[in-house]
Amino acid sequence: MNVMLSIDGLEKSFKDKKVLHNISFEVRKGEIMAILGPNGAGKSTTIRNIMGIMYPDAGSITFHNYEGNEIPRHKIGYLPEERGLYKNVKVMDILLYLADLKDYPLDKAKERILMYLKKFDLEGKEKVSIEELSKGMGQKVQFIGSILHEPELLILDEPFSGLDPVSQELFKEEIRSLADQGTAILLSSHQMNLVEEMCDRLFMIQKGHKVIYGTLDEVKTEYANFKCTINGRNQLQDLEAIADVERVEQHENSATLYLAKDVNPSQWLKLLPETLIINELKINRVSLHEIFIDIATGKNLLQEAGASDA
Ligand SMILES: Nc1ncnc2c1ncn2[C@@H]1O[C@H](COP(=O)(O)OP(=O)(O)OP(=O)(O)O)[C@@H](O)[C@H]1O
Repeated sequence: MNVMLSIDGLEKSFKDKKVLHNISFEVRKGEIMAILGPNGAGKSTTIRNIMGIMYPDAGSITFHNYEGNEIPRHKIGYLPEERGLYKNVKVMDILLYLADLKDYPLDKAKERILMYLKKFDLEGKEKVSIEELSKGMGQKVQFIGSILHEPELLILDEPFSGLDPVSQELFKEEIRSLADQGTAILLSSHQMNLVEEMCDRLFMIQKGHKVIYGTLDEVKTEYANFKCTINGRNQLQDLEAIADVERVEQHENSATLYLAKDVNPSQWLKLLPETLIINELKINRVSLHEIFIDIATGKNLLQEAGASDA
């Protein structure tokens, strides 16, 4: 375990409104760590404190062994939530400018820019000005700007918003490959399916408080109960009467049975009545999306738990 970024006891208020309460987590070399939470939870505020755009009221931010203003920010890549590059500048010029800001050698930067433009289907666009690009193309250029100087830590605030599925896939592959090469990645996203596919660990924040922190497997084992989907025309009351069924969602000829925590699926399957009509049956854990909605809508009592401390 090689910790690259460590956040410890972060507190932040705007006027008299406290928006971050004792936030602590770390990001390790070669991992994708997701920071998740409903709108207004405090994700961007956390990220802006890490980037030195604002300063915490209490707590520490350590990158390698550097703290606060000592942090060598040229070793960090950052894609902010608010998009936008200078409009009337050519793609190559803006990217070289960003590389220069990070003290990255310009000849090497130029090579990497051309390589990335090709990779992101923007080959030949180096002389086009930013204002002539579509929104998605602009976002690709901004993403290239955040990774071009080979940062050790990459912070991506909502990188997938506004991208079509093909571009999402390109970003996803690139982010995974950067992590495989050792980059530490902190990713904020509302697209739970993508987070579930990509991240190694996650930190979930709600109203400025930690609600979950752990590896994806730990979070699923701890919070994602099993659900059983049955294809077959059955009576709702028969399904609801099955042991350990907490809730049933029925649609025409299929039903999803949400099971109680700690149910052992192999034992539970033996309890199914013989009269049940089953054309198809599958058992999965509920998705990260469902866990997120439970927490965000307050159905879940995890707030008190503080979850695992991976
Ligand atoms: N500059 C600011 N001045 C006052 N309040 C702010 C400021 N920036 C953020 N806030 C408040 O802090 C809280 C957290 O906001 P933040 O932008 O960190 O949330 P978020 O989790 O990134 O949300 P979203 O998913 O909507 O981007 C919100 O209540 C927001 O109104």
